[in-house]
Amino acid sequence: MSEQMSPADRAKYAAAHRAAAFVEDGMRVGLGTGSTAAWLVRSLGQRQRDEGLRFRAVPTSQRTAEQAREEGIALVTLEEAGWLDLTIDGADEFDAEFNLIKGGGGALLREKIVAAASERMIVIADIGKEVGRLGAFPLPVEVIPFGWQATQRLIEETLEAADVLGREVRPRLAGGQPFVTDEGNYILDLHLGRIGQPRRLAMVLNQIPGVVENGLFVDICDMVIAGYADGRVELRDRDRGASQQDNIELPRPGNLFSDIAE
Ligand SMILES: O=C[C@H](O)[C@H](O)[C@H](O)COP(=O)(O)O
Repeated sequence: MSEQMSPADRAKYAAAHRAAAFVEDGMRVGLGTGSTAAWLVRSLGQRQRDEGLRFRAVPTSQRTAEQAREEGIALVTLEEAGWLDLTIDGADEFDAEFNLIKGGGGALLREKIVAAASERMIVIADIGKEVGRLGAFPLPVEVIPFGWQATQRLIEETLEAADVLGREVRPRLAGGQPFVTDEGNYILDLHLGRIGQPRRLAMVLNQIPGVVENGLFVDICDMVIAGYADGRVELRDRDRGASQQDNIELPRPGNLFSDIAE
């Protein structure tokens, strides 16, 4: 691997490179968003060039679509694909139950739709994203711009009624303005500290008028591939309840785009 890579980047690249091996000829694949997913797109581009791998992909963001095009990956819409064989994506946090927080990059809505429309979802992450309980990472909630302050207040009241600790709700900003998602919505970040019941919270949040989707992924992830800075990866399979360690020789990534390693 490149000498310039940070330990976190080496871990992300290790996980992404291992996950790329799960893509087979002819598959319809969901491509996630974020710095770890960017390593995946890079690895898949490399497999196309080296092995002639051919697959069609549905990107979960404009950012991923642009990078995939640069890699020569054939893109289709989810409508065209119909259903996907596999989605591979990053996460902001994951726990032992395969629950996730996603949306740190604001792509949670498309990511959840794409992952839910897939036979299988593999999460790739630096081992540092593993938590005992979700919630240290602020939970992103995508809301409709119309009346978003009212939606924020409803979320705060709902959290208060549910006696959720912390419960600070902050609109996400970009350059002093509301951050706008690929679907034209806003994001409210819920600073909760600790989420006791992710399934229940996910359902309650989605009942609030104005909420489009939340970043809790429950019963969606089938496998976690966790990467370590020394290039080791650990594969955890939800169905098999087993964990497997791989010590693979990682090729140098080569021709890296500077924006891959954010
Ligand atoms: O909206 C962004 C996505 O959910 C990302 O997959 C998540 O934020 C993890 O990103 P990264 O791989 O950059 O840590």
